[in-house]
Amino acid sequence: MSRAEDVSATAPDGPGRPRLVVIGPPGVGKSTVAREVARRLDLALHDSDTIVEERAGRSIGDIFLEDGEAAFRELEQDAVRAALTTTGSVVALGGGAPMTAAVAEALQGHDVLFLDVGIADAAKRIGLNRSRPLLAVNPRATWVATMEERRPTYERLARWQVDTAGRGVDEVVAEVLAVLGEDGTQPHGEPGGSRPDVPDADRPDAPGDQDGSR
Ligand SMILES: Nc1ncnc2c1ncn2[C@@H]1O[C@H](COP(=O)(O)OP(=O)(O)OP(=O)(O)O)[C@@H](O)[C@H]1O
Ligand SMILES: O=C(O)C1=C[C@@H](O)[C@@H](O)[C@H](O)C1
Ligand SMILES: [Mg+2]
Repeated sequence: MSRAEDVSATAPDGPGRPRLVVIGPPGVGKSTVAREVARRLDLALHDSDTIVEERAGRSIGDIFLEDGEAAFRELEQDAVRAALTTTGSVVALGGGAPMTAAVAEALQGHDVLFLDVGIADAAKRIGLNRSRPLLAVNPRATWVATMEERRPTYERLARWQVDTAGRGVDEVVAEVLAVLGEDGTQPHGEPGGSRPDVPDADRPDAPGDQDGSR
């Protein structure tokens, strides 16, 4: 099993710093892109949805159905915290994870990348008919409304933003490797880097943004 496939249900405790944390809406490709970036860089992969399912021994759909969303968000928060204690890994978060205030707070100072997409591409990718509990009713309108509500949070937490609309996985992965400086160039947004993707003042760890009011 390659390291990228080694999704741990029990991430080690202790302070850590993942190499990259990927956030974004359902179907944008967080899990797919994170897995491929981890494979290409030979890094461990942690996906909060997978951690929740492995720890609970149930699918996310079943957890929503049997225990409700609030219970899922508690499990998700624990899973994200565990994943964020790992060092040098690639972490993919569930689409709604950053909307939990404690998760947003925990993401402060981490290297967070927002994968962006519109409804047209998202619908094609996920079909909007798979078992996603939050998209069970009126999936297209729900996806659009949810994205509208979440976008400001995704943007505020992200150091980098990569638009995936009209682009295949390979192209998206290439841009992600570029922002990390893994294509032989400077990492984007680093001191001395050439292309800051998010202005310093908007960075989640920027001075004056320490009150956690998200
Ligand atoms: N850039 C892309 N172009 C086309 N298809 C893609 C792209 N990225 C991912 N996909 C496909 O879209 C589907 C959804 O991807 P994935 O499960 O990685 O999304 P996700 O953001 O992790 O979703 P969720 O929030 O439900 O976990 C998969 O079938 C994947 O192969
Ligand atoms: O957007 C969301 O709120 C969710 C996205 C998925 O990744 C899962 O975490 C779950 O289905 C909830
Ligand atoms: Mg996923």
